[in-house]
Amino acid sequence: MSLAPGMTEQLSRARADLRLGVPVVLHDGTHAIVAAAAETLGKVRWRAMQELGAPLTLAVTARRAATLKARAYDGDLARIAVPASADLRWIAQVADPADDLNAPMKGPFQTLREGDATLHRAAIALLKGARLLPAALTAPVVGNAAEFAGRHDLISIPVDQIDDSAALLEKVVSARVPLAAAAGTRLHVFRPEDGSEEHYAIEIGQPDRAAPVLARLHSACFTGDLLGSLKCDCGPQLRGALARMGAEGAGVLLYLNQEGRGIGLVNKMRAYSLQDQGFDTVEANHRLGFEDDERDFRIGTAILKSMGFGAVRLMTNNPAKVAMMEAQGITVTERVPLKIGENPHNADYLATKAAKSGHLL
Ligand SMILES: Nc1nc2c(ncn2[C@@H]2O[C@H](COP(=O)(O)OP(=O)(O)OP(=O)(O)O)[C@@H](O)[C@H]2O)c(=O)[nH]1
Ligand SMILES: [Zn+2]
Repeated sequence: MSLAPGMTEQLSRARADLRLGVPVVLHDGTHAIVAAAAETLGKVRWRAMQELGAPLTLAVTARRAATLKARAYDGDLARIAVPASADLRWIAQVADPADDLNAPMKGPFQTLREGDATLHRAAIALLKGARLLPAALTAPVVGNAAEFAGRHDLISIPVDQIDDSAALLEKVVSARVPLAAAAGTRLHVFRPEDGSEEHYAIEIGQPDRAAPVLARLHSACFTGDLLGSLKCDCGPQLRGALARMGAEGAGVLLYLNQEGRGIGLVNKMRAYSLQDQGFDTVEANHRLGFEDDERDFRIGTAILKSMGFGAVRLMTNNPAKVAMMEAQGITVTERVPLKIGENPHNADYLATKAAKSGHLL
């Protein structure tokens, strides 16, 4: 028995530290790096990183590297050597595409070829999990990593012990919430053990667990769901799905807090700002350093299974969602199209989703 945090808890702490602007140490038994989020890096930590006297690198994803015309020798990421002349503004401009069009002449960049990028890859994964821009300022730790982390009071993560299994979810509470769409509705709240955001299951009527349930995996969209934004179709899809379940008398809608296809609201707004500059929804994600879809669909299937559902009639226009559900062991007996909410403001968005992300029109 131990009161000490386990690996999942340590990772959650590391994400919180990165959001605060505090660096973390990542090690694999042989090598170690200290990594800070480019986005939250302040003057004091920037100086302290420089004073380590080790060569600094800015690790970015291959997506961001492509925009920067930097060679990604590590496949999915690039380790950009930070030049001696770099300042905090340089770091911000490489990490954040906000100014790409105003200041197109960045670089040329020297990226590292030698050595292993496993620790940098772990840093990028932590940043994505923290919903920060995926760009990490790193320095190698010379000497004993545990001693270094202890001296600076930093969280130290053994990356070879990170496993990629989905976070376990615990049902915290259920209660009756009569909806306009269906009076007989219960809301269940699920809490991931990794300290990330809670997710909700909205159970309409009393669906038969032995038959395929009418289901929707809805990804949070603050702008569409709450504000009635016309830039997407999320609000009408949410209300349309609940209305259909209400009309059929049974269904389950999972409201998954994976805002902005898993990049978080701040990054989604960065993507919107790039869309204001003329980039489409997919290009905007890539310029920021993200894939077009960063959601983890294992969350949705885990919740369905824990509620006793094994088969669904899935309301979606996205065939990739169907494939992912099947891959996670939920049978999709039918894809129920959810074509609702098209307007002049989102026509291009929906066309891009059809052309680039395989959505069915
Ligand atoms: N990153 C990013 N996310 C967006 C954008 N517009 C909407 N979203 C998010 O996209 C998610 C909805 O995903 P969609 O791609 O519209 O649809 P889907 O869930 O893949 O497919 P359907 O089941 O057919 O709705 C929500 O989390 C929204 O917040 C955008 O321009 N950029
Ligand atoms: Zn939306």
